[in-house]
Amino acid sequence: MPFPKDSLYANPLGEVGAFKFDEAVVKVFPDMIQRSVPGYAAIISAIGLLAGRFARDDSVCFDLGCSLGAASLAMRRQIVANNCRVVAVDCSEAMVEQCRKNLADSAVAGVDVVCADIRDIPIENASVVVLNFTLQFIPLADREAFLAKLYRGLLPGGILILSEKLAFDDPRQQELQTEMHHLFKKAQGYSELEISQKRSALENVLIPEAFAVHRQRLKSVGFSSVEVWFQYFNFASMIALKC
Ligand SMILES: Nc1ncnc2c1ncn2[C@@H]1O[C@H](C[S@+](CC[C@H]([NH3+])C(=O)[O-])CC(=O)[O-])[C@@H](O)[C@H]1O
Ligand SMILES: O=C(O)C(=O)Cc1ccccc1
Repeated sequence: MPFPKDSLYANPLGEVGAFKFDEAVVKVFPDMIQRSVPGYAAIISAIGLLAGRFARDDSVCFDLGCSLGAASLAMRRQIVANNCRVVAVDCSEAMVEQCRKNLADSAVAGVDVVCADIRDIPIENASVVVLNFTLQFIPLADREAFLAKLYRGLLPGGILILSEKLAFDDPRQQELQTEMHHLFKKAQGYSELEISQKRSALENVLIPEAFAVHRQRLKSVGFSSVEVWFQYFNFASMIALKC
């Protein structure tokens, strides 16, 4: 059965409320993320391949802000290490409930789904940590302390895969990349009204930063190497390595 189509912003809303990961979003989320994030499917596949390469015996792979568990499933399918758990965490009860159902339906074993704020959970004994479009929803003031905790929880030789919507310092680049993202959404079937109402809903909720800011902060919490491995307009995925 195809996924239900996202039409949450198709009709004029008197007032556009702040974006929330509630039941209504959960129902259409696979369609919404696929048609809104350029390169999403390619990133999910690559997360699986990277987990296959980096997951270690007797360690944990974390999928933080897991939504419906797409990255956890991709990892689980590629991990060959022994006694390696995947722990998927999200603070939206609606997401977690549907994520558990999806995993049960997929008959993939070995993923623990936890409903919690990723700022509050212990991160320990990790060989792989995935933040696939999640850090952008964490308040700016909390990002450094959270990443420092994440770094401490990674084993030597561990990897962080960080995917984010990016901002650009150069206003011309910012304008162009935003316009290209909107053209991408139009080509995916979203109307101007849908695009503009969703943009309002995401204001002050999804806060993008420039790659230079991400790199600097990742280095300052301890990562020895930070690179972009994928970018499609203003959406990028980075690899940060711990020595
Ligand atoms: N503090 C928090 N603690 C836990 N979860 C959080 C927090 N803040 C936001 N979330 C959760 O982070 C997820 C972000 S979506 C991730 C896609 C997924 N990674 C995917 O690969 O499909 C990205 C997007 O929709 O743009 C939502 O499920 C939030 O509930
Ligand atoms: O839709 C957008 O404009 C985005 O920036 C991506 C997105 C995708 C799914 C939920 C929230 C944001």
